[in-house]
Amino acid sequence: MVTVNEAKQRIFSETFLNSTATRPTSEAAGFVLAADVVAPLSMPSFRQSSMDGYAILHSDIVQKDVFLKIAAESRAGQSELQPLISGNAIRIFTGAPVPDGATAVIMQEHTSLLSGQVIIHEFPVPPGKNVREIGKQISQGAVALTKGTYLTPGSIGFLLGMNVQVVEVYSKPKTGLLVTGDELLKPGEPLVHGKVYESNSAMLIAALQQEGISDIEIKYAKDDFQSTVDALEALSQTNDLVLTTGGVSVGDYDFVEKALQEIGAETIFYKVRQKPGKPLLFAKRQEKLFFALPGNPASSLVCYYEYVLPAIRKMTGRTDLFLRKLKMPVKHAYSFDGERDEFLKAFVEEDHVVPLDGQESFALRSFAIANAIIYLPVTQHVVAEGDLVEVHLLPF
Ligand SMILES: Nc1nc2c(c(=O)[nH]1)N[C@H]1C(S)=C(S)[C@@H](COP(=O)(O)OP(=O)(O)OC[C@H]3O[C@@H](n4cnc5c(N)ncnc54)[C@H](O)[C@@H]3O)O[C@H]1N2
Ligand code: MOO
Repeated sequence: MVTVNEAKQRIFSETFLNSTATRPTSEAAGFVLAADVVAPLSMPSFRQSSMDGYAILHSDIVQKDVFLKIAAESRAGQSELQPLISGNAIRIFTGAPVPDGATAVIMQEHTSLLSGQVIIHEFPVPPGKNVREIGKQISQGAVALTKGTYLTPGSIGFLLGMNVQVVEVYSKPKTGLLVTGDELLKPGEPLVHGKVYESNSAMLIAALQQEGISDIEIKYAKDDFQSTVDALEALSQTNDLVLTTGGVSVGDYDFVEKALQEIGAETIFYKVRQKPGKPLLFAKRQEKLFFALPGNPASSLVCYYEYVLPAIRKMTGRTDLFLRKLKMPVKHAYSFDGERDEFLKAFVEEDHVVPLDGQESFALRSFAIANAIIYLPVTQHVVAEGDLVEVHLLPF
């Protein structure tokens, strides 16, 4: 049995970056850049008006209410433009190219019109006013985003604004999921005494999808050694990461540990001093990682968030590996016996955290409404109202 911290350290020292792949930028949100992106063009690539109004020469505006002749128009998207000469103004719109010779744009609200002329009510006008200069945002050849950047919707918009159509990113692990248990019913099957509906696979898939993993291969094994071995071997052939649920405890029909040994996976640790999730097993065969999650649904999900998710994040190039950590006062007293650290399903309110009712490892009712996990090390087994506790925010 290892401690929570030892388990995390062992996982990280055995987990490496995944391979990289080229991806269309439009489908790269949630991935991490595996190489710098250099700006192929300047942004903006031409002098651009930031207002609807009049392009002028700022030095023409020597006092309030100067009259200028409206010589032409510049609309967004216009590529042919005559230059501006002193004494003239060019009607211009937001995003349109500023003509050569113009040094400022006056908002139309600060002007009025009289017999084909525009009167500029603003004075003085600094050069560059309402003009976005070439490269103001980024210059051609500069590093636009560095390797290691987590791509957000904002990043996608920024990159496609420079016509960067593909990016090099760390691939998400191909993930296999083995569901074990003779007692499991498929959704929709009639309820039979002694059986339970299989829900861990959909729960884990939903959690994996939040990390952008959609390439998931599922297999089901009966509680027998050979079918567990065969399913594990098959999944490990085609996947980088294999998760199993159930069958990892010490009962006569728990075969996952032995089956992992049989296929030649090396156990890195088995059993963690924690509640729930004690029987968690982590194993490795070459670069492939195996997490055997306990069958109890709440144990399975806690182990996913605390161990599997950080490993996935490390494989995919992220640097923020763990659930976001906070220290918060607890709303009411809580205590526990025993010698295991505890992870409690919890709900973060504005300025405190509430441990929810129903902390047993079979019970998901609390998890169903939780937005956080409280981590209580065994040294903190009595918590009074208002004491600070470590909170791990669930990803939403
Ligand atoms: N003698 C001991 N017994 C147990 C120990 C121990 O140390 N000594 N540890 C307990 C702990 S802690 C846990 S956690 C469980 C883990 O057991 P398994 O991983 O072998 O899980 P199963 O026995 O297969 O299932 C447990 C429970 O969860 C239900 N289950 C399983 N799979 C699913 C699924 N896909 N969807 C929904 N529910 C599922 C299953 O029906 C059981 O009720 O072991 C304790 N025992
Ligand atoms: O550790 Mo188990 O997950 O308590 O029920």
